[in-house]
Amino acid sequence: MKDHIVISKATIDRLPLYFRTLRLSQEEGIDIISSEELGQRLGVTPEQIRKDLASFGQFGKKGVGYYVRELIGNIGEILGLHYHWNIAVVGIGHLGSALSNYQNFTSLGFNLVALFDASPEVIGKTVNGVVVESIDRMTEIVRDRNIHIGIIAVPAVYAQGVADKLVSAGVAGIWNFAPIKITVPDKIRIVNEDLSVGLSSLSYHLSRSLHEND
Ligand SMILES: NC(=O)c1ccc[n+]([C@@H]2O[C@H](COP(=O)([O-])OP(=O)(O)OC[C@H]3O[C@@H](n4cnc5c(N)ncnc54)[C@H](O)[C@@H]3O)[C@@H](O)[C@H]2O)c1
Repeated sequence: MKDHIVISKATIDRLPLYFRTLRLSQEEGIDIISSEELGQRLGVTPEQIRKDLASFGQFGKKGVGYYVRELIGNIGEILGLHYHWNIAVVGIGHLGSALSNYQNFTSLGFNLVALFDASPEVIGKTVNGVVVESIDRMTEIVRDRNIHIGIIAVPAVYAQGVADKLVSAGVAGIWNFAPIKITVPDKIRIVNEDLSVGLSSLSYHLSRSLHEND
């Protein structure tokens, strides 16, 4: 990778889409794909794809295209998927159960190794082959199972407390689904997911087109 270049967030955000589309193409038996074909499948211009990939190195052959298997490996490596991160979900309610059952995480190379909850009604249940443990056992389990990433799916009022516990237990990254700003030390990577943003954005665009038709 060209490490002297600052890669934009937009480019990094497009890489998983390239990765997913390349994997689908591979499943369809496609060995070589051009940036035009890839762009058509994604709704992204071929120039954008070439520019994004060129930020990380020289991929593909001029006049031939990208070797699908090779590019999947390259993008997977750029995304760090070859590390096979161990993940834990905290809060096994509606969302936590759905996330824990999401097979795509496994196919991307993430290992779901622990589930935590505070409710006696949930502790002891098995979701996707993993037993739900008490949050009180988090410190020892995060250490013993070498957990790198904690996913927070608890009600907002408990989210900061859960984040503090995950950090002191030793995770390196947090994916937060609770609709609240969480504070973590600088060395911890945090990504906040707010599903209401997507829906509100859709509402904004729909209401604008309604006004235009008035
Ligand atoms: N359900 C959704 O579609 C959805 C979508 C986006 C975001 N969210 C957010 O995700 C979070 C969970 O939502 P939900 O609908 O799954 O709620 P839920 O009530 O179904 O589940 C919450 C779970 O967290 C557990 N819990 C509570 N405090 C805890 C603690 N301190 N430690 C460990 N576990 C604890 C509860 O026992 C319960 O099992 C909320 O912050 C919500 O706003 C939910």
